[in-house]
Amino acid sequence: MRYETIRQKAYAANMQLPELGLVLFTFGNASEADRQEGVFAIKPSGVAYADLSPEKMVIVDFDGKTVDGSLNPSSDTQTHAVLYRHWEGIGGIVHTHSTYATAWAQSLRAIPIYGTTHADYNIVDIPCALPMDDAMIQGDYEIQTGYQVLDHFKENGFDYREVEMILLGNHAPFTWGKNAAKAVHNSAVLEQVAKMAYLTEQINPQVPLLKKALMDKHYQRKHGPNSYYGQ
Ligand SMILES: O=C(CO)[C@@H](O)[C@@H](O)COP(=O)(O)O
Repeated sequence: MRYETIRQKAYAANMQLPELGLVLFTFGNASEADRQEGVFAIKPSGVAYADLSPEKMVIVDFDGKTVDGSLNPSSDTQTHAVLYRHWEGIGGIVHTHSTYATAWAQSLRAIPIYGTTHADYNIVDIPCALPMDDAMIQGDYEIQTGYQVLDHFKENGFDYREVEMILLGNHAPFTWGKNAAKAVHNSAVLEQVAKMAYLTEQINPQVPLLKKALMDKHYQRKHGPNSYYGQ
């Protein structure tokens, strides 16, 4: 079948979300893109994970229009479409409401770097975009959410190929990567780093940040000297 491969990959990624404890009930969603076809496969809206199958994944084009599938696509589909349209290097996106990452998003705080676990993935505080202003809220919420992500990265000079995650203030996290499996991995790492940072601040509210030299060493060891932030 024409879209079988991305349906299989999107299904596998969605099923990992409850397995990793990143979602409850129908929260969250994952998608896998096929850039040759200009489409992505995404979880159907409101369907319990236990009832999902590859065939139920909905095929949507990068303008957010359903091109194949009988079910309604996820309520966050337009956010996925905005990111696929503007960031040609991504092939998978995940949105969760995982507990600790969402708590940081609701607190409107970026996650500081307190340790090497965080530094292995990002040598920046994990970004948190401020809540939407009233004008954005009046618009199409999911489309505006996509532009909230793009605007935050542009304003802060982040490269989406290096920082593959964001917290949306008052909302929850989005992650991405070269495919949905990588985006799921990033969501699991984000939740673990968010939990560690919260507990670290509980144990020692005055704890200092990880030294920059150690951040760079860990990041370059994992990503190589030619990484975007390693230059
Ligand atoms: O919680 C939210 C709203 O952001 C969604 O992630 C969650 O309800 C999942 O909705 P869908 O079932 O994907 O339509």
